[in-house]
Amino acid sequence: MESTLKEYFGFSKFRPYQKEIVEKILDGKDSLVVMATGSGKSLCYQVPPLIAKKTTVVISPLISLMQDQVMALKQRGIRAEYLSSAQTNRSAHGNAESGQYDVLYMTPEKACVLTTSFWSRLLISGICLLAVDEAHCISEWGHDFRVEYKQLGRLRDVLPNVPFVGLTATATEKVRSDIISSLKMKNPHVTIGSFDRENLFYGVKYSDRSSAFMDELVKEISKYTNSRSSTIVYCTTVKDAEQIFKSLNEEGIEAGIYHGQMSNKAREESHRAFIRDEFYVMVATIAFGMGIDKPNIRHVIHYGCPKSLESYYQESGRCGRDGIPSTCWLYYARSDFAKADFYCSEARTAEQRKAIMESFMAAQRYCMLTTCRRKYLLEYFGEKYGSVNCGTCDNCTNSKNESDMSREAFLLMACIKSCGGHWGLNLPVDVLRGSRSKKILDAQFDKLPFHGLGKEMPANWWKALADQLISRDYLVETFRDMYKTVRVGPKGVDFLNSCSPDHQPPLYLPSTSEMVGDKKGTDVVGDAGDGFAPLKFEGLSQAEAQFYKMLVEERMKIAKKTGTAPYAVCGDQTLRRIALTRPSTRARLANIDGVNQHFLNTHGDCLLQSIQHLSKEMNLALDGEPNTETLTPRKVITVPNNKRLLPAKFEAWKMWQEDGLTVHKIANFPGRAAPIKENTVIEYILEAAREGCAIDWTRFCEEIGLTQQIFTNVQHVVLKVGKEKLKPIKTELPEEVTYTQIKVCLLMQEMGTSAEGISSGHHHGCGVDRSSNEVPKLSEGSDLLCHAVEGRPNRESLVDNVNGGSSLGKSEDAVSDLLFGSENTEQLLSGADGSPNSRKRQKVGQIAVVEATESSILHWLENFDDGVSLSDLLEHFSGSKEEAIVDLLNNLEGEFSIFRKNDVYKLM
Ligand SMILES: Nc1ncnc2c1ncn2[C@@H]1O[C@H](COP(=O)(O)OP(=O)(O)OP(=O)(O)O)[C@@H](O)[C@H]1O
Repeated sequence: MESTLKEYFGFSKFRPYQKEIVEKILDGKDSLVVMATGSGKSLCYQVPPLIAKKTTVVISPLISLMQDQVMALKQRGIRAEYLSSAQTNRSAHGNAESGQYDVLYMTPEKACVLTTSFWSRLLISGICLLAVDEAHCISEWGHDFRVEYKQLGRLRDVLPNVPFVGLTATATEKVRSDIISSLKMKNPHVTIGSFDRENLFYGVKYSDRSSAFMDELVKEISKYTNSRSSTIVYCTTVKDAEQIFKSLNEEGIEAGIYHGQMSNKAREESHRAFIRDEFYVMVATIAFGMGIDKPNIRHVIHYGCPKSLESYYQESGRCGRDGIPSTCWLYYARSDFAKADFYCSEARTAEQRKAIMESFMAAQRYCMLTTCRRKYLLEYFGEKYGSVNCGTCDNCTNSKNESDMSREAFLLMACIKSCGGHWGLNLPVDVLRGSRSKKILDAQFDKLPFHGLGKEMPANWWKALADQLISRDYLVETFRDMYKTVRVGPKGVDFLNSCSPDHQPPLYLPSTSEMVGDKKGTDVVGDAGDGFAPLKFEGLSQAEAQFYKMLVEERMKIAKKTGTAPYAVCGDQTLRRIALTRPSTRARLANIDGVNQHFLNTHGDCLLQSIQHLSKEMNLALDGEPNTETLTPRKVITVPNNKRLLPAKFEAWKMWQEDGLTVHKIANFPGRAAPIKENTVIEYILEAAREGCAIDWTRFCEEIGLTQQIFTNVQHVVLKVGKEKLKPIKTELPEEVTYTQIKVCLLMQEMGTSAEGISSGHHHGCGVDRSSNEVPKLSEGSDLLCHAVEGRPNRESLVDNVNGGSSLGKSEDAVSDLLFGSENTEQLLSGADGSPNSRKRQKVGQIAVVEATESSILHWLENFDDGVSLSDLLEHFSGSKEEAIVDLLNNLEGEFSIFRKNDVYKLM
């Protein structure tokens, strides 16, 4: 089995459950396979025919999907074909019944109309399996019910003794038993894998659907397309799809569009071009749902709340099927929630309507969630998720911004209670906002003491608060037919009982993006996983990343020549392995996971030549030995129970601490749109340390040239001049001691980190030339210390390479001044972002000269709703050079803190 796997698929190991399922099939047992998207279900029915030397018939719902799978299998040397009205190969039917295909695809419609004689002949030629892919379509309880799937049970009678396997990525218990009974399975072997897609990052943002939002969305997508990351934007309506498509086109971004109102031909062409990387973004309605088999989709964006959590899981599951970290963002508007009627119109019975409504509500709750999204998704599908923090969704990685909302919660709940608790949310919110509508006047709700008390907040703000209270069981939502009513639940009653009009016990709740956006009156547009883009190149040096890009080009050439999709030639993960190892011989190439026999025979020599040529050109050695760690796809990120770090900061920390990259490498990482300053990277890492992320201090100190000697010296100086300001400390120390080193010392001291593991200073640092590891005791001092304390550094006594191998020292002072100035160190240590005091002013004559820092710029921009031009910025921050300001602006833009439109900078 393993050699078949390697020969045809190039993989050296089966993934969990695969081997066992294949064995059961070969034993002739019926099977039900419920495993996550991208977990490798297809392989379970593709391997048996290669071993049994008989045909597997695969029932698949869409022609496009079958065509793609056949294309990919052919690239692996597997004899595959499909039967459908779209088949142009006239001999396909005859070849199929005479058993000339290993894998034969067909739609359920086709399977039901094929004659008994076709099946009888195939039985004689040899059929080892009938596989029903996307088997949830069999069940009326499934979210994609297809009547034709229901007929498949009839094939049992014509194919006695042939094992059946049903495969799906989503199936509740009810759907599972429906599949088993509809396919008349006998005592099937059932496999239920985890639904967790570890390599996917989940995030949600509120969208106000404004043109500014659209601009930002387009900008975000253009970043993805620039890095050639395939992206799908799912829209809930054709109109939205067309609008986004138009906006992308206006910005010169080549995109495809796919929806039900297009002709079949136009859809096929769009699909074909997307999977062939002729463009990198596809704007689609859910008509593009199951029919896409491209494994290297890096981003799935949902523009609008999906109709069910099941379909969200399916559609977002198209992302990162090759195991490489990828992102799934959902942008919802409150108006999306009003589509219940529309979705329910598909229902034929009251029960179906209830089921549709429930799964739509689950999707809505997903949008409003302030806790771990992965946990919610998994538990919805009945899987227990042990942790409360996955570290790979926006709620687990972003700062929560919790605040005491006891007064607002009191007003809302008391108002709902006073209105009788049998209305939806609109009415009590209107009462709070002081509406004098007929309904309110008729019911005399304008006489309630709460009438008008909440008018300073927009209606959506109150609704978002209500959602929070519902998710925490203070309020209870009930359905009657299609109408939702909201009442105060027992927990809410307890809360109200503990309140008086003047006093409410604290109730801390996080502000959702919708609440923040409404409060500020600004658009809140998603920081769409910016920090994750570089992960594609994780573990690759700059040169290797470049090499990888060149291999992508080579693959494209091969794909074009062969008339196939690049991913079918070979996967991104395999290319990455080739970029890391640069094999020089066929044997070495064959050893790489993902390289199969057919690929080796057809493209091996040509690729080896390219590898040799490119390696020479880039001065990279052939036959490298990567460590296994860099070859294994990983989770998106792992977060130490941390909720407050911004993604960019967390990412910097992760690259340094977990991936072992140097500050210099992180600052100049090839996946980044533009390099960032090394000092910014250091700042990020230190902030992560403050937030509780582990830091290898020994390595960190080594990198910034901080020796035990300097550490001790700083301690001494702090005793003398205090630690309130950095400048006096710096003045007391030799010139070569940098602000960064001082800052790190202070932070380590503050955190109670010992200096024991730090280098004693033979190679780095500015201590006297101590040859032992001895750490000077406080009372002992040193030459340097004496000079330092007296403010007379003896520069001759310093070792030459003060900054060691680090390039940090080069423009340290200029940058340090910018970063630290004469700020109060307490502020620095507590991360002074955004605080008004972090703006530095120097008095020059009578004029206050303001220097630019990231926080001072952000703070200043807060005053201008309409934004500020670059010349205004230059004038205001006259204490800084133009390049420095532009640099800071670029950084802030890169972090999505600000954005620029028509040369005006605005706060995000
Ligand atoms: N044993 C394996 N080793 C390495 N990669 C594998 C293995 N099995 C499958 N894969 C790869 O995993 C990716 C997803 O596999 P596959 O298409 O079979 O998933 P799936 O479970 O059928 O997903 P979906 O529900 O989306 O159809 C493919 O790129 C495939 O080549």
